[in-house]
Amino acid sequence: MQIEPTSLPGVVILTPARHGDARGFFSESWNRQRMAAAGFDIDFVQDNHSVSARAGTLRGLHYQSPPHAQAKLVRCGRGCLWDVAVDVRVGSPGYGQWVGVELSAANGRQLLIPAGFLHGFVTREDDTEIVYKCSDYYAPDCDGAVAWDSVGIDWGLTSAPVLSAKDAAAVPLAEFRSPFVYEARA
Ligand SMILES: Cc1cn([C@H]2C[C@H](O)[C@@H](COP(=O)(O)OP(=O)(O)O[C@H]3O[C@H](C)C(=O)[C@H](O)[C@H]3O)O2)c(=O)[nH]c1=O
Repeated sequence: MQIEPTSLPGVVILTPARHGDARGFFSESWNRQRMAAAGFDIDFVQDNHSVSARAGTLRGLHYQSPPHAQAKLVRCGRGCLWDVAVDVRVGSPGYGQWVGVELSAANGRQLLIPAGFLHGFVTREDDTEIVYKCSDYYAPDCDGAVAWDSVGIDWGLTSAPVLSAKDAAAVPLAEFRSPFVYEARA
């Protein structure tokens, strides 16, 4: 498995090996022991799967607040998407900073996003599927959103995105009262 850092400490790109043969390929998309050996011992407890019918569908920027904050391991099962994480840990040197990565069924890349970061993506092809592991269960009372267009993210959009009503009404980052606190690593 290839591990690449990003400009946001803690947010890394994982690319599992693909074992190709005449039929196609096989890949271990997640292996807890291997992840722990690489320093990422995360107890994922829920898998999510969503399909977006149209390119230009934008979901985000979402989070779950403590005590149900979620780390996520995100990949694209079909199509292509631009996946974004935003550091919103109060006191972090990177507060408000973002990183974006193209995830696709073809490139097999995954984005590991710790708790304390907003997550969002925009699809770049019709019928794009995203699948991701979460380190805590869905907790609607802890679910929140920050406006996708309030962070300065380059989404690569050429027209208005397809949004849910929730995302269209999300609070701007400047008004967001983050529940996350930065803890400098020893
Ligand atoms: C997140 C979630 C949602 N739901 C139900 C609630 C709604 O009836 C329906 C759609 O939920 P929502 O509109 O919040 O789905 P997305 O807009 O794709 O939100 C997700 O997209 C961003 C990018 C994320 O990282 C989060 O996992 C999540 O916020 O699924 C569940 O039953 N379980 C869940 O874990």
